[in-house]
Amino acid sequence: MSSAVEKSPSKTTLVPQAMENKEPQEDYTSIRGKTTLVSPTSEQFDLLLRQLRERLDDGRGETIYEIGIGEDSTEAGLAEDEFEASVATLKSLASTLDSDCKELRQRQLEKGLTGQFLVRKRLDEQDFLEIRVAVVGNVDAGKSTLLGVLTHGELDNGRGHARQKLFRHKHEMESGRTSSVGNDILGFDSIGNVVNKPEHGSLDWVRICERSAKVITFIDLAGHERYLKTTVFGMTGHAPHFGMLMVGANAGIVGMTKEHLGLALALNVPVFVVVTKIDMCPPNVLTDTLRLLVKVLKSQGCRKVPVMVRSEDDVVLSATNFVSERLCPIFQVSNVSGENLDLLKMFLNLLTTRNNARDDEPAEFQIDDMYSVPGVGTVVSGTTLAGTIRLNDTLLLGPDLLGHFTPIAIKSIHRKRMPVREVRSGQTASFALKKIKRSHLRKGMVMVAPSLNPTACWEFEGEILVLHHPTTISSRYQAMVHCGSIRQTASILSMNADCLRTGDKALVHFRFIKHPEYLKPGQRMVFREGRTKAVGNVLRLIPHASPGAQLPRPKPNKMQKQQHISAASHTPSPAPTVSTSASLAQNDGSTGQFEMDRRENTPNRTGRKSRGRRGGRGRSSADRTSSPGVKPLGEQNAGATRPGKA
Ligand SMILES: Nc1nc2c(ncn2[C@@H]2O[C@H](COP(=O)(O)OP(=O)(O)OP(=O)(O)O)[C@@H](O)[C@H]2O)c(=O)[nH]1
Repeated sequence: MSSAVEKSPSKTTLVPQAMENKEPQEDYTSIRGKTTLVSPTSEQFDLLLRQLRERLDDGRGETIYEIGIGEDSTEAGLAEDEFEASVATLKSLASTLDSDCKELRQRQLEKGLTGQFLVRKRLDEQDFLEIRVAVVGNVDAGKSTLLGVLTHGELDNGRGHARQKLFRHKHEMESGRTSSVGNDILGFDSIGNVVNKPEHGSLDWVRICERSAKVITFIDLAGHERYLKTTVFGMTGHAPHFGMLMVGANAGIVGMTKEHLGLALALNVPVFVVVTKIDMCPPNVLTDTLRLLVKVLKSQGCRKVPVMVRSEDDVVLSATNFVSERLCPIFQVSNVSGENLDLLKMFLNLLTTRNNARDDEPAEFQIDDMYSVPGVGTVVSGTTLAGTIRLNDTLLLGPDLLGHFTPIAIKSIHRKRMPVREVRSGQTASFALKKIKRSHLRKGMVMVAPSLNPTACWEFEGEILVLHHPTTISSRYQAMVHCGSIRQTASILSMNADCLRTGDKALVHFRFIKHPEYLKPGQRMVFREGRTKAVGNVLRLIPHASPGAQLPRPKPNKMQKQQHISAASHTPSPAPTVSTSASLAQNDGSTGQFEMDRRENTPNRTGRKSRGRRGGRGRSSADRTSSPGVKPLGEQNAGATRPGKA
């Protein structure tokens, strides 16, 4: 009579997606009764064990298990002693699989007790489940404050105390506004306790990761319209699993709130809403804000099912059903009084990734930032989209400005500043790269397995829907294409309509204006200029379109000029090429320097750039770690990368 969650009344929604797509490998009919866990035979115990192992694998190390629900939900419920015996069996199953078991909720039904339990693997020190949450919302909604409160465990004073811990730039400290993409982490152990313990006001990421079975990475995005480009990049380039939309209770749905919500919807990122400042908001204003919020969420454009989360029961229900994407849990919190923050933490602890593991596929890593770290060299950070990348693997890095890919050996890997030996699909990481200058890298480049034979493309066809444009879009219109971590202006060469207005859909032939990019059909894209926005998918890559074939080319910069000169002597054709064969020959740790050697005389702008944006949070965190007394900021600056560490 115990039953897996998939046998519960809300069966379909509680099953991890990965499971839905799989053929059942075992016949579990003999363990479907609601009392199976009370006193299972040894065969039943083995089957239960196998079933639990499968579910843990599907959930990447965790699952929610329901006790006391049989095949017939009207019969659900166990007597108290049966329930206790079932819990004991579940605990023994879990510990056999090196997992912990934590009760989430118990319900008294007509026929007795039922319960839901979180079973989570005790991962080793080097491993943890990773969930990325993009934090969006209008300026002053309390985004940085909430993250400060959650990650540092100290309440705010209502005057910006908590957010001070997170700001990365002097101007952010002064203005109180976030301008860059920031990362903050919140670790949970195998029974769901928060492990973040600030020491002298700052967090030691390595210790958090070592003690965590699950780490939530918050991608803190700017709320001000001026930084919309950075916010869009955060949503596309940092591959968030979920979006946390913040709304100030007193201000309501203002400014960029709808813009950010629309962006998350367009990118198919499931959203939950956190309404802050309930401590200082008059009840009638709060009611109005919530009413409008629910209206917006239910509207034609969103089609969400809003759920007010007021109790632990609501948390479990909404977290387990959140995979459905349509559900939109709403939390009402105060960063000053701490009200309902426990519910939000519990919810975050239960979030599970929706993506199937792609660990066995050829490796693909998208670069979203790069740093120059004294004593280490160039460090790139980003997300592993597929495959498993191990120390000393050789990958192809590119495309460069000419569309070439260069072999590069992985000399060290960091996850959240922690040295590790490998990184798997879905995980973010930083790699130290040898003999390559930061100025030769850019966001949007990838590192992929040589077996993928990567090619770069200048032109592609996309299917887009115009979400907003004040007038009309026609051929030769130029705007920024965001696709993964690619961020480059593209021009419309042609389309299957004369012009496009808000709400129109079209097949569009795009061309990048500066250099070719690594794209894949099916990728989600945003085409944007200011608030003008279209979203869609990359449908088809148009191969062999050569640089400058059809449009006036912008004046090349110094580096491009140099590449063209060297390309003339090295490359027979102007079409994008892949230097795969050459690259593989370089599997000797020389990290593919030949491409870079051509540009050896390129002035090194590294120092200047690394003091720019986030990278530009002054120095990268590794720089900081190397200066005593200055603490590292921002995730990937994992810069933490130090020689000899990994
Ligand atoms: N009373 C009260 N004040 C809050 C609460 N949350 C945030 N604040 C205050 O609201 C102000 C703005 O908060 P921020 O965290 O900077 O807002 P933000 O959304 O990160 O703003 P940007 O970074 O510019 O996008 C600060 O002064 C906070 O102290 C809350 O729950 N209650």
